[in-house]
Amino acid sequence: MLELEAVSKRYGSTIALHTTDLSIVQGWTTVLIGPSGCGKSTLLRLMIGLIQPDTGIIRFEGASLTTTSILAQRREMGYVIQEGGLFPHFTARGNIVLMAEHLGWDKARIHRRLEALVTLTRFPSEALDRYPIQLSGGQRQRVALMRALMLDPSLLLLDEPLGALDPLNRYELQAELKEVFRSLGKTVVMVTHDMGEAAHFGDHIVLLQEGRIVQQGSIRDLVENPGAPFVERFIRAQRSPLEAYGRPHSE
Ligand SMILES: Nc1ncnc2c1ncn2[C@@H]1O[C@H](COP(=O)(O)OP(=O)(O)OP(=O)(O)O)[C@@H](O)[C@H]1O
Repeated sequence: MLELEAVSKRYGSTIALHTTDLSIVQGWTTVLIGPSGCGKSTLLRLMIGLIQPDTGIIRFEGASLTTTSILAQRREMGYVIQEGGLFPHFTARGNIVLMAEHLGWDKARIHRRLEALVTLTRFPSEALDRYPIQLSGGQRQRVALMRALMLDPSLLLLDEPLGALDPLNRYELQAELKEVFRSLGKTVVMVTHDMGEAAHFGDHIVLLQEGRIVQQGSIRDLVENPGAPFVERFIRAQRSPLEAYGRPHSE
């Protein structure tokens, strides 16, 4: 569905992404994970054409992303940026329907789509006329997701979509979102720095370090056959509250 071939990106003297090949498989959720600054967001921004690679080629459904084709191709991609990125001066409804209105959808079609999304994401419809600041963090994330899904894109790109949530809300939304992806059969690329979240969502996990892919595969591959000491260290660097209680994780 999405192919990166020998793609690299630098900002001045900083190499954000070394020469990288990556395939995003249709219908799978691929998780990009790694420490802060390892190039996850850069990779996602390259995929949606917000930034251009210095070298290499990116193909979406067989056609390369170019500055002339990107606007049409982007309509097939839904994007949620870190912290949701909602427009503060538009209501929840205004944020969600913006692109559909811009493309000239008629009112009935917009209404039908909005109803379907509200049901899908379990968003309280009475909150649609509130501004982002009047919504909880979890509701804002649902609005950002509805906006990304509005045009029914074939690919969803999510940059830490649950990063700003408290643990309980995050836990609940993780379960709901996974069900949404499963029921829609979407191809998803998600950035996180949380290994538990990566394991929850990822059919395929891509672990990055300093602008390079260190290892990719299922969570089982990464746990059972770590390809480098960093992989093992990264997987183990998750603290369970039970640890301080003197119990092993598995109890
Ligand atoms: N617009 C920019 N100008 C200069 N340097 C940048 C820019 N965007 C990213 N970088 C640098 O490129 C590297 C990769 O950044 P990127 O945002 O892709 O990392 P990340 O893995 O998404 O980090 P985080 O988890 O903290 O969001 C970092 O060293 C960052 O400082």
